[in-house]
Amino acid sequence: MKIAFIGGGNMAAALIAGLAGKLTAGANIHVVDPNPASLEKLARDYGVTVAGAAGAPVSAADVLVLAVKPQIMHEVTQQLLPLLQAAQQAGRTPLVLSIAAGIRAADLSRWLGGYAAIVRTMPNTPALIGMGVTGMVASSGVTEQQRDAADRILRAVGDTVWIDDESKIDAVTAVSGSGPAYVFYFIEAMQQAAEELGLTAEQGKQLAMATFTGAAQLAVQSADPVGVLREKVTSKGGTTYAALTSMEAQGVKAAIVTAVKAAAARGKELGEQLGAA
Ligand SMILES: NC(=O)C1=CN([C@@H]2O[C@H](COP(=O)(O)OP(=O)(O)OC[C@H]3O[C@@H](n4cnc5c(N)ncnc54)[C@H](OP(=O)(O)O)[C@@H]3O)[C@@H](O)[C@H]2O)C=CC1
Ligand SMILES: O=C(O)[C@@H]1CCC=N1
Repeated sequence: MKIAFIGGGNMAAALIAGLAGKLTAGANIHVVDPNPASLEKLARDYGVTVAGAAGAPVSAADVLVLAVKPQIMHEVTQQLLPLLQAAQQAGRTPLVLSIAAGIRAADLSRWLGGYAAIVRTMPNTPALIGMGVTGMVASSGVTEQQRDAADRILRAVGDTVWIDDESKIDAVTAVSGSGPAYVFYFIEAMQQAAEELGLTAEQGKQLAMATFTGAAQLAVQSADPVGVLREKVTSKGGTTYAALTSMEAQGVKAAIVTAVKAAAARGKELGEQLGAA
């Protein structure tokens, strides 16, 4: 399978790390990005081919991954349009995978001259270590074979969750696309607290990291719902109770729910604003 990435930034690099040499040889992956330093690093680390602008290797690809910022997606599709037309004239309809937040498949299709084979996806950066999760939705012109190919690509870097209604991908974006940042934020807060309580930075890091990975794995492996696992840590009148009471009093859970909804609203807003182009 030949895969061309348009955009070789953070999320593309995380996907390439999971794909190159695993799902397909690095030499079958082509990356287009204007930054020579990023391209050099990707070529060195994963053996991918690279270019500063989209050209023949893009029209020869079976799959195009659109991995640029939503704000420049319209402009980038205009650069890709002749290359996709060339592929179609050669009798091929490459699968287009978009990973962009907000951008709706119908707008992408319109920008690409009515192009049909579009799967909209929302991956996340733990793909870098094969532990990503991707929400995906296929538009009606996607063949069963292309849907399988999309699933294989994203499953090479973690789990996939197919959704039937594209409007729900803003919720996926808010929960799991942006989600790693919330977890890192919480870890940062735990590390800060550890230091303020007199532990060294190294000790705080070790304790916070092990707690996160251990608790996450316990939540995955246990038959108990997370609420029950939480209760099992929380002795009445004890230390956890003191912390959770403080969090509830400060509205931490409500603030998190509101924040995640803000991310979903921003995804919707991006789609509406940028889709007007
Ligand atoms: N980061 C994340 O965790 C996630 C990101 N996404 C989505 O992935 C997409 C990329 O995000 P992210 O990787 O974070 O962003 P980055 O800015 O890290 O990567 C985008 C890359 O595209 C490059 N670029 C700009 N113009 C072009 C062009 N015409 N052709 C090819 N490449 C170009 C940029 O170069 P330059 O910097 O010079 O402009 C940059 O290197 C976004 O749409 C985002 O919504 C989805 C899920 C998670
Ligand atoms: O912050 C963003 O807009 C992108 C999409 C999900 C994660 N990063």
